[in-house]
Amino acid sequence: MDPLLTVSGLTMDFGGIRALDHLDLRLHPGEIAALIGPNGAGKTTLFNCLTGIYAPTGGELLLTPPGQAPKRLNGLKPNQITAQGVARTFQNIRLFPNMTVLENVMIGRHCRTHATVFGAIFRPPAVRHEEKAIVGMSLALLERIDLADQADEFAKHLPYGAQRRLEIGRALATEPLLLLLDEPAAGMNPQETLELNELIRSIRDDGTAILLIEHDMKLVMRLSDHIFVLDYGRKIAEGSPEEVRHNPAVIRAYLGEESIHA
Ligand SMILES: Nc1ncnc2c1ncn2[C@@H]1O[C@H](COP(=O)(O)OP(=O)(O)OP(=O)(O)O)[C@@H](O)[C@H]1O
Repeated sequence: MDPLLTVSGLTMDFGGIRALDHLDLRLHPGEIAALIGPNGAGKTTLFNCLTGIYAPTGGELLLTPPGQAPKRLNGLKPNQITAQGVARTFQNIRLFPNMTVLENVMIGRHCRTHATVFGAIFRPPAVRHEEKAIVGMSLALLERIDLADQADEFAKHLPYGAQRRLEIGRALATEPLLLLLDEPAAGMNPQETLELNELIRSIRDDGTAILLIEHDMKLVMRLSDHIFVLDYGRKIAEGSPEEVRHNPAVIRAYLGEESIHA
């Protein structure tokens, strides 16, 4: 099967700092992959390049939806990349705090709608029909992330773990082929982390590939099919959790003796 995501020779310079250095990686449909590495290794920079926030200094980013020709993501704006099927969450939660839980998910849906300013003002039947469908679909998503009972709450009133789930819900509303999760378990308690584990698996089972940045090694080892290890913007190792766990370069750069036996 063709890779869904192909990153080739990706390089990102910030002045004199090379945050990504000729990085190559491939992610297949239906895969859960993790990006690990010490602080400053370039993980978030990769997400920012993949989502059009940074224009890479060099290299190529290709998305190949199953059965379709590869599409180049370089040079696309963030909203165009979302429309191609790549969605993300952020290390620091970025919800609309003064909008309801339901509205936050509905906004994610916006990139798949056909609404125009004319439609928003005059609301012809086709627009009303589309709005109804968006509400229905968004409520179904809230069921899935276990937030249906809080649909009318302001996002800012949700507990931290629930806000993280809502961010995932908003990303799912864009119907992504590839979901990028930046430290989804940060700040979660053990029970919330377990539920997150189940949620991520269920998203994958529905056909969305997942690439996550995560420092919780237990979660990474339990969840990932494949792990990429970055250090100083370079990929120093990749493989199954078992392979990575025993890789001497990884242990030296990142994991430390204790984590190997986690
Ligand atoms: N906008 C920017 N301007 C200048 N330097 C940047 C910028 N973004 C990232 N960097 C630098 O690029 C390098 C990689 O940073 P990045 O945030 O991608 O690392 P990371 O692996 O995500 O780290 P962490 O685990 O701490 O989030 C760092 O040296 C960082 O200081």
